[in-house]
Amino acid sequence: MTEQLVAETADTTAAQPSIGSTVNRVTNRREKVSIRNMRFYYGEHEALKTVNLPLYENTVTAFIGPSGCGKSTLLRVLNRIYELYPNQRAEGEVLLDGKNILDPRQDLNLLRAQIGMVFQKPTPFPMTIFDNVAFGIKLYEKLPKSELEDRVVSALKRAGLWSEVKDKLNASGLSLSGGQQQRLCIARGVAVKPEVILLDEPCSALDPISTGKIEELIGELKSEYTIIIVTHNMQQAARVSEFTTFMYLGSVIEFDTTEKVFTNPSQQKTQDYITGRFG
Ligand SMILES: Nc1ncnc2c1ncn2[C@@H]1O[C@H](COP(=O)(O)OP(=O)(O)OP(=O)(O)O)[C@@H](O)[C@H]1O
Repeated sequence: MTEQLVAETADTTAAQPSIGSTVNRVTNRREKVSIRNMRFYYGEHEALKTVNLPLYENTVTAFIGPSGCGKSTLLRVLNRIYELYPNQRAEGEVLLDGKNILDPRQDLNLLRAQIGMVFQKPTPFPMTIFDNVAFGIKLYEKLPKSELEDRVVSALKRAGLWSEVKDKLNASGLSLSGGQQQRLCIARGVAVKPEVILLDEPCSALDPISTGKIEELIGELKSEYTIIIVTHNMQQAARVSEFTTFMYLGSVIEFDTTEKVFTNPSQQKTQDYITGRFG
């Protein structure tokens, strides 16, 4: 995530996506998350400018755009992780199943169990593989040992890691390769049974084989979760997502099916970006 401030102002004449219009007909999916007139500030700096966006259930939505356009910021609003820092605030609404998660009365622990996040750099805890996955579950639930074990095994299977770690569950999570560590983080996220999974450039530190495994995993996970992925890699966005959001200078310029955005975008800026004219 860059700390560089955007000096220019956004093109506010760009089309805002219409919530749940054409895309609903294409996918027949319901809106899991609805972002409504949401603005985000780092101190005085308005980093997101009136964002309106639908995120559909059991689909993958990619956030793309040049560095500093606000992709990570938008992702960080969705589980209010920004609240860990002073002087960062969001206005407007983010509805999860119709309930505004920006409401100050929202229970943040519950929210972060419902909306899990996987970061760019794999972040296993310095503990065993088993405990890495059990850790999250224990935060939210008191389970008998055998149920806890079942949940850990099931999460490792879901994250496509079980066959590689089943004989060394007591080894340190840090002893795994980068790609395995990232799948361990996904297992840790999945173990608490979230509804939405946020992936912030999950493959940027990984080699092509590990990247392929994570992409395959994303394809499998979407049958159970709503997935949002920030990526700089447009081929990756095209491979894994059904919907794409193109952002520029803190605004959503275009939101549509990935096929439409990559083959026939409605905005010139999107066209320029995907054809490599800037960014
Ligand atoms: N902690 C912060 N304090 C102040 N400004 C910030 C902070 N984090 C990000 N910004 C600013 O907010 C804007 C959006 O940044 P963000 O990191 O969301 O962009 P991004 O599209 O994810 O970029 P990248 O692709 O480089 O990760 C930028 O102008 C950035 O400089």
